[in-house]
Amino acid sequence: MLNIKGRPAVVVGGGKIACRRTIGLLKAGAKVTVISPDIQEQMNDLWNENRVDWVQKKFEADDLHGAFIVIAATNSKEVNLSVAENAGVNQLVNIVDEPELSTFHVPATLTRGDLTISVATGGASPTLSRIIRSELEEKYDNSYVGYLDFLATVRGKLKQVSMDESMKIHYLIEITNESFQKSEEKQREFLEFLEGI
Ligand SMILES: C[C@@]1(CC(=O)O)C2=NC(=C\c3[nH]c(c(CCC(=O)O)c3CC(=O)O)Cc3[nH]c(c(CC(=O)O)c3CCC(=O)O)/C=C3\N/C(=C\2)[C@@H](CCC(=O)O)[C@]3(C)CC(=O)O)/[C@H]1CCC(=O)O
Ligand SMILES: NC(=O)c1ccc[n+]([C@@H]2O[C@H](COP(=O)([O-])OP(=O)(O)OC[C@H]3O[C@@H](n4cnc5c(N)ncnc54)[C@H](O)[C@@H]3O)[C@@H](O)[C@H]2O)c1
Repeated sequence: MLNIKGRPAVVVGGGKIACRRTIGLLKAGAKVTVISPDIQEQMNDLWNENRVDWVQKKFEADDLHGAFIVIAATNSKEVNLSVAENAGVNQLVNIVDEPELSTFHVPATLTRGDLTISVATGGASPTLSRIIRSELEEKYDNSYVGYLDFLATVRGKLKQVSMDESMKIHYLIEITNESFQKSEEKQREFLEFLEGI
């Protein structure tokens, strides 16, 4: 997983797919500039909220200057191809209609706090990726946000206490047991137990 916090990203196109990519980039903390003669409603909201910059124009090669990540998401194959051709060798590029020209791909992703689950099919069926992601959404429900906090807290404390390494591993495995996953009470009891060590 890349850390793109604060990194500049250029999204070419202002339609539905450009907006989906932009939201993903914003969640990851990138600074997004959109290049497009027009933008759809949701993108317009992001622009009004100052969450993205929008340069209202058709794509030109210079627009990619300084970008760490480049997304080509227009409805024109020629324009998307031109974005791919003009990207530098050190820029990460995603061309939404030409996987072969992309240097990275975007999976269907589910996040629950610190938990990230991504599904990809190597381009065979993005629809299957979406369906599997939806199935996982039910199994890994919102209770995992708190559960991940619990796991991180315990791991942080175990790193600090002086205890036999094999015992630490034992506890790290123990807390991933299903009985802990859904029981906040068990999580609390375990934290109390740790405080007493
Ligand atoms: C998972 C997801 C993430 C996201 O995009 O955010 C995603 N596509 C999604 C949906 C989706 N995409 C398409 C349909 C219509 C049905 C169909 O065509 O099958 C649907 C279904 C729908 O919308 O429900 C059309 C489509 N997609 C690609 C092409 C070009 C090609 O295949 O050549 C075309 C034809 C375009 C055209 O006709 O011009 C290519 C890619 N799509 C990828 C990702 C990458 C491979 C991921 C993988 O291997 O699974 C890759 C390679 C792009 C990349 O490089 O990143 C997202 C689900 C999000 C979610 O709900 O979570
Ligand atoms: N990867 C995927 O998951 C996926 C899924 C569906 C579709 N697609 C592909 O994505 C493309 C875009 O889909 P969409 O639904 O977002 O289309 P859309 O029609 O909603 O949006 C296209 C955008 O591109 C902009 N544009 C056109 N010419 C431009 C130029 N010269 N410079 C800058 N911007 C320009 C338009 O102004 C518009 O904002 C589709 O054509 C399709 O090939 C990919």
